[in-house]
Amino acid sequence: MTIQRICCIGAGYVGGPTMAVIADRCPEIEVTVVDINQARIDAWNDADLSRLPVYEPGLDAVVGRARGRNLTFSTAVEATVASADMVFISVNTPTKTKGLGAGQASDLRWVEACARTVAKAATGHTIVVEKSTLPVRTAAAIKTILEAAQEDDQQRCFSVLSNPEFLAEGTAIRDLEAPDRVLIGGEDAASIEALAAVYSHWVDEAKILRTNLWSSELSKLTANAFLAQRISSINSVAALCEATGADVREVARAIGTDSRIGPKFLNAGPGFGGSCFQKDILNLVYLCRHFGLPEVADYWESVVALNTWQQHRIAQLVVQKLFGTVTGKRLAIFGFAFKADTNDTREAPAIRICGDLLEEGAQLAIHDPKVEPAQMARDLKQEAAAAADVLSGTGSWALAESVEEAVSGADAVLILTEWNVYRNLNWAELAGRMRKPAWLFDARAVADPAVVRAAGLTLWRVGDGED
Ligand SMILES: NC(=O)C1=CN([C@@H]2O[C@H](COP(=O)(O)OP(=O)(O)OC[C@H]3O[C@@H](n4cnc5c(N)ncnc54)[C@H](O)[C@@H]3O)[C@@H](O)[C@H]2O)C=CC1
Ligand SMILES: O=C(O)[C@H]1O[C@H](OP(=O)(O)OP(=O)(O)OC[C@H]2O[C@@H](n3ccc(=O)[nH]c3=O)[C@H](O)[C@@H]2O)[C@H](O)[C@@H](O)[C@@H]1O
Repeated sequence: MTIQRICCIGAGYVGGPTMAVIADRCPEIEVTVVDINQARIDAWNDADLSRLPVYEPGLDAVVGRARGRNLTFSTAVEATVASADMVFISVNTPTKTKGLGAGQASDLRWVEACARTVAKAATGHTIVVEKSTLPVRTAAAIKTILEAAQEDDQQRCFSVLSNPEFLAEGTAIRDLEAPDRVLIGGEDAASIEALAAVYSHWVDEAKILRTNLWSSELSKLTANAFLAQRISSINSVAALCEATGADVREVARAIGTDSRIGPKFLNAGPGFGGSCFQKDILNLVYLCRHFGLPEVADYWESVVALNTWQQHRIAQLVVQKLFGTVTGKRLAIFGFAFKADTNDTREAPAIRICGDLLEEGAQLAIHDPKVEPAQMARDLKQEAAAAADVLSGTGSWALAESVEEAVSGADAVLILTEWNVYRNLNWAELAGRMRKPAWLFDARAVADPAVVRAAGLTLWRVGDGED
């Protein structure tokens, strides 16, 4: 079975880059990415490649090569499904906000809508691939919907595969072009091999893992849970370092050189953000409770609890160090995205930390190289202030176009995202614009402590007991 036409439902952070790389590497396969969001599709079709809806280093070049050749972005969902022999489902699966499982379970309404669209529109044999991150056993629900359609029309048949995505934002293209592994779960060997043949255009055979459906679905949740758990673990140690005089970077190096532990993902910081870690762990927690494993659920839930605590802890220590009040004080926030090299702010630590500081009455001047102010307003649930009303005691925020503008008159700077531009700032010059005594709270430990101190700033660095 050779795949000739791929349809991907969902032109988001995963669907767009993933399909762009498949199209780039497999010029003989027609790849069409469809979405119900017209504005998003228009942005993917923008002649100006700097205006694609997702910012990822290298994405513009990949899209530039494939678009108009064998890569298409469209809102014609049903027509594209009808002509495809493989349909990826890459739609959003956020945490449910109400009803059964609210706050933990995944909201599967968009995935189910896709299954029903495929059931209605597909022709011939169609391989349906779960690309979204899903609770284990979702494939059973998708199969049930598709089988009902098959009974109505015997000309059609379906196979369901699980092919979770492991890319990280900011390095999506690198991760897609040279993945650690590609995971394919399924029951039908021919369909598994058809998808494996797509990836084998550029991925070594040894890196293409085949499992059963449920192992594949569960591996994705488990991978994210393990990664997030490492961050909560190192952040818990960071707090202990601050209390004892140890330095978390030294501890991370010391433990990371043990080959069983490994050096990656041991950076202490303001806690993990991003659209998936929290959502996927809460989903795992929900599943554990559902399957009667409350102790396992509690274990994983503590990873999220530690993360939330770390964010509140940082906001609180800023208040404490600034003489117990930040009301009316100007604070410069460097970085709003959940990590560097992305414009994504979903679950960004900055949201909770800025929220706490606004609650305390601070006047925030927020700088970020990529995040739009309209996004900040949505995240902070508050419009930017035209002019700071210092005496009202109510917190407000404003966008700063430059780091210089952000620090002018500020009592403190908080570095919340590890953007490269914050690594080698002229702290002597910046300190000169601040009100004294002035502080730097470096939650990402990117600034050079010696330079910061020489500039006359008092420094707090995450996990640094010496400061
Ligand atoms: N963002 C990331 O870095 C990663 C995300 N994932 C998973 O991939 C999935 C997708 O995530 P993102 O791409 O970030 O989401 P996203 O929210 O950026 O994109 C999803 C897209 O699906 C579209 N959509 C929803 N229902 C539709 C329907 N019925 N028909 C057509 N289009 C529809 C939406 O309009 C939206 O554009 C999620 O399950 C997520 O957990 C997995 C790995 C990495
Ligand atoms: O399922 C997903 O959505 C993806 O989630 C993460 O990718 P992503 O959230 O894009 O970014 P990460 O690099 O994992 O960073 C997540 C958060 O952890 C933080 N982090 C990461 C590493 C570290 O050592 N310390 C740390 O605080 C980052 O700053 C960021 O806020 C995983 O790394 C991907 O494998 C997975 O596919």
